[in-house]
Amino acid sequence: MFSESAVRRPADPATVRAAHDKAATLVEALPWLERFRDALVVVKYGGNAMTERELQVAFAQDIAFLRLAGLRVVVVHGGGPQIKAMLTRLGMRSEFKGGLRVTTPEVMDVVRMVLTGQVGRELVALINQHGPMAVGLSGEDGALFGARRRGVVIDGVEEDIGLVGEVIQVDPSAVEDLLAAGRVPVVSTVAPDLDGDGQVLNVNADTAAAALAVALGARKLVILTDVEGVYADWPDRDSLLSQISLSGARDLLTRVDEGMIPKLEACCQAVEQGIPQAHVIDGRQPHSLLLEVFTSAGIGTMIVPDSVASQGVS
Ligand SMILES: Nc1ncnc2c1ncn2[C@@H]1O[C@H](COP(=O)(O)OP(=O)(O)O)[C@@H](O)[C@H]1O
Ligand SMILES: CC(=O)N[C@@H](CCC(=O)OP(=O)(O)O)C(=O)O
Repeated sequence: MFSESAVRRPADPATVRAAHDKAATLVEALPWLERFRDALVVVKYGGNAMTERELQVAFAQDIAFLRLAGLRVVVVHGGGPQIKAMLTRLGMRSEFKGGLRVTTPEVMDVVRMVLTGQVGRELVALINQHGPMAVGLSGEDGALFGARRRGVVIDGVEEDIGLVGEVIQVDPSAVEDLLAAGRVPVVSTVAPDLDGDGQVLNVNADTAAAALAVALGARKLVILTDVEGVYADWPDRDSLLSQISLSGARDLLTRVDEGMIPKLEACCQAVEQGIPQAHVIDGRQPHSLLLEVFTSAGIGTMIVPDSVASQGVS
């Protein structure tokens, strides 16, 4: 005699239909799971797409999913809005020039504290709710990044923007060790100045993610942002590009402004230096990362080498 609780009642038709839909979704992912098993993907997470709790939780789920599906995932995070919030709390101001924060020594202290001590920690904790996979490190750890100070050119004139650097050297061994151990490295983009005496520099997270993707020989670079992708004629909403060649992206770079400059520049650098695909996707959409990797829906903008673009390959 079976107890009442052990008896399985037939599911109602709506439940069965929902289960079939779920199975269909999983099956749709199968070719992508096969294609990307073991693939190394560098994901830049940051900006305004990381300010809402719901989006942060969904992003952490996506990272855990990718890892458990067999991909090797590296997260490089920004935190511009969080830096701004902390500066405001401390009664400090900072301005942007050419998409980069003008960084005084006092601002640099806040940038380092917020990126490595706050944003990175919170992201690691969220991902690790799905298992002990995430390990945080900064560009200072294991000499991951070496940087050099840079300025910006505005109307043809080079301007000093303080303690801002560009990555000129990457030693990816610390990240590779973590990947080999099955971990998800979560990287904050503060980097030692190779010309300075222990000075650290503020490095834009988009371009740092590109440099790391190149050093690791990643299969793709994915940059999450707060728009649907790259627009040919911003802010004309009908001009969203689904795919663009490297030379097309380089040409467009002269016409995009502020926040999109470092993202498009990062994608160009990555593809120029051998990364097969770089993507700019909408981080405001929950699970946009999963959609990008595992569906044929084709979201956001993909930047590919000219040879691939001319074949019309998607
Ligand atoms: N051609 C373009 N396509 C898309 N966005 C553009 C373009 N030109 C400028 N932008 C601006 O760049 C912004 C993305 O940069 P930013 O706000 O700094 O991103 P995030 O907060 O994700 O770091 C968009 O919200 C948009 O205002
Ligand atoms: C030099 C420079 O601008 N550094 C950035 C670093 C953080 C970052 O890149 O954050 P998002 O990706 O969220 O924009 C900054 O200070 O805001």
